Amino acid sequence: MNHLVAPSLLSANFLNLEKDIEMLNRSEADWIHLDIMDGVFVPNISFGFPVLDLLKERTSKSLDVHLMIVQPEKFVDEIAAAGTEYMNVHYEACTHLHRVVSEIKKRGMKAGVTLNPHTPVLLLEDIIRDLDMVLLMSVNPGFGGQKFIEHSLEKVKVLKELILRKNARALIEVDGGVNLETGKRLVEAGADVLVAGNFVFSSQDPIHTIHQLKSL
Ligand SMILES: O=C(CO)[C@H](O)[C@H](O)COP(=O)(O)O
Repeated sequence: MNHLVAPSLLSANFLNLEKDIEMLNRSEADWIHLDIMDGVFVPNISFGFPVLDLLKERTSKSLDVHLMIVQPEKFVDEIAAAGTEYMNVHYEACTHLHRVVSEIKKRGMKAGVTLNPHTPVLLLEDIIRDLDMVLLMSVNPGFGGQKFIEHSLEKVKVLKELILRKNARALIEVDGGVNLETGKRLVEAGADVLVAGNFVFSSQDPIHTIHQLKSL
């Protein structure tokens, strides 16, 4: 399959979100990636349900929600009600991960599990067949515009092997420090979905930048 591109709204202009959403609608972006932070699981607070709810009214792109919060299971209903397609929870935030994944799927969403840079991919061995996506963080979560962690490439390869070995169907998404150079290497290593925030929104021509990421 050709890889997908999911621009991260975290780097958009919050004073004129509508303009950036319209830009994404006109672009080749496959999904819109939404980073929800609680100031506890990560040292930052971003945006919450009011933004998520409004977004669905303004776009037909699939919403890919990345919850950087403790106890994400508390919000499965709200995330589903916002029309989310992919709900990603952190491995490090879930004591009963299998239960959380089941609750996500019960509401008709696709379930993703996110791994911090230090968390080994092979910890997913016993749950990989239940997942629709694994989101590998290639920066420490909490902030846009950070430098790509090189070891993430090795993690993509190990995850790809695990998925093939277990005959699983999970997509591999990578988030953090993605640009044309890191994006190309990630796709070559086996990434299915590239998330890009700063690289898209700080460029002169975000529509063209998204096209370039799609064309890798
Ligand atoms: O999850 C995130 C931060 O926790 C962002 O999605 C990620 O960092 C993307 O930002 P950038 O492309 O600017 O590195």
